[in-house]
Amino acid sequence: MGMLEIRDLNKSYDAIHIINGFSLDVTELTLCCLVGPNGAGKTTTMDLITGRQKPTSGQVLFYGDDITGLDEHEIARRGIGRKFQVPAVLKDLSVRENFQVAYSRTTNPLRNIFKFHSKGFERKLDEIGTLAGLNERLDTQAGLLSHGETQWLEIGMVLMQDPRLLLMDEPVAGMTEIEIEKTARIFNQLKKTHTLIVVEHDMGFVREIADVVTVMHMGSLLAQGTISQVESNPRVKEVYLGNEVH
Ligand SMILES: Nc1ncnc2c1ncn2[C@@H]1O[C@H](COP(=O)(O)OP(=O)(O)OP(=O)(O)O)[C@@H](O)[C@H]1O
Repeated sequence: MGMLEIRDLNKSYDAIHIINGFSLDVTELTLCCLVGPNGAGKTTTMDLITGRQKPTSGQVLFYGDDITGLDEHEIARRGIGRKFQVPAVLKDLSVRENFQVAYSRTTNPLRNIFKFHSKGFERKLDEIGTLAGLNERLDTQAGLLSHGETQWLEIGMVLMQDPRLLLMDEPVAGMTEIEIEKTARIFNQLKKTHTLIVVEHDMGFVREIADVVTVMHMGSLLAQGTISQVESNPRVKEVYLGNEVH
């Protein structure tokens, strides 16, 4: 059974069909990259999974439960976390304080009782700080971090809430090559314990991290498979300019 099952999803605005009968199964502990040309419907699909937008029809199942059309907060509570492309870190606070804020926003009611004064927080801070490569930067003001570090902080903040499924919107946009390499290492570590859906245009990065690549075009599934299967698919080549996946 897929951890996440998207069945025949549709989203229209008046007569404009943005998502057209899109279906997808995501298996637990895999990393699925969602790619496709601009306007293919990737962000809208993420919005429909997380409850930011409601579908016109179709279903989203999470561990077999129908979560279609639930509130964003309820979907987050069930264990679906999302990192947006635009930074949401609090620039005046330190890295540690940002982690505390994320931890205190947790949807786990038991943890809310103890807040972050618990050993639980320190343990989690150590674990996530190590994963995100920020353990040396905990006392640094978030506004002073590099672009890459800011993105890793954000990923860490989402992880503070213990999601089982993580959705990432273009995580390496604007990063240097070195930062992209480090992000690939973080994701390859992360997928040992989490299931991920990553929307990404950088195919070099996709090649480094993806177990499965799903290609969307005009709101529908165009192709799915390993990176090499997808890249050699003539239909995929056709929708990307220059007959090449960029
Ligand atoms: N609220 C809306 N009303 C009307 N059309 C919309 C709305 N939101 C998105 N669209 C349209 O839906 C289509 C899909 O947009 P979406 O942002 O999901 O694509 P995308 O694959 O994420 O693109 P990109 O790679 O450029 O981010 C686009 O043509 C967009 O203009």
